[in-house]
Amino acid sequence: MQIMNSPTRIKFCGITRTEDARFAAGLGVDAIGLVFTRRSRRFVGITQARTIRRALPLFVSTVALFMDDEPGWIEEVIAEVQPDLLQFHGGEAAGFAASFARPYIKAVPMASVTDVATYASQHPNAAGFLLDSHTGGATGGTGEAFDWTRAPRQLGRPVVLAGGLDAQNVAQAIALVRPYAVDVSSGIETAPGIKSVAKMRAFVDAVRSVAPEPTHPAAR
Ligand SMILES: O=C(O)c1ccccc1N[C@@H]1O[C@H](COP(=O)(O)O)[C@@H](O)[C@H]1O
Repeated sequence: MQIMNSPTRIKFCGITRTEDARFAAGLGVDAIGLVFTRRSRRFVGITQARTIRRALPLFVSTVALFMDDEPGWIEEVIAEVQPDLLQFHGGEAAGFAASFARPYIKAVPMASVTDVATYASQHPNAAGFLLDSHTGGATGGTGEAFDWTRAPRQLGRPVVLAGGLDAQNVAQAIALVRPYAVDVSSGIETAPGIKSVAKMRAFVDAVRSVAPEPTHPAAR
């Protein structure tokens, strides 16, 4: 008997509109990301973030994204928005990231990190690692992909694949990397922070077109 792994989870990042959050939830997306770093073109303030969060049904997670932000701001967002998970996208040290007593995922800048396992060992409390391109000093959410052959297949903790994914390339990326989840922002947009219904649907369809990898019971 073949045991199948779970299907690839999906996170839509950079949600700024309630209608996009609702549509994503209706597609069965597992998590949405709200960007709280003010340098981003997808920044959402607390009031809008709370409205979006309240519009989500049970079991759809909210991820709060920060990039080298002040601890006071992070604490305010946690208190006011109550995100399920934090995402640290900058050079945050392990002690800093863990100090907020919330599970967090750490972005790995694949443009500069050559050894993902060593990078991961420096964040022993991270719940998972999000591999992103981080090219040319840009803030993230740039729509640029990195060389997926550099992604580890086994890290001991969940790998979230990000960076330049869209409906056209995500199936190939999943087949190669077999990540726990995929994360997309630009690839489902018509403009920064404005998601497209057609692109969101096409992305989810493309992810679901990839059959989960069969696993031998002894390998579980
Ligand atoms: O989305 C942003 O504006 C953003 C700002 C600062 C740091 C990270 C950001 N987004 C993250 O970048 C990845 C890749 O985005 P894309 O699909 O290539 O546009 C995305 O998963 C977000 O988590």
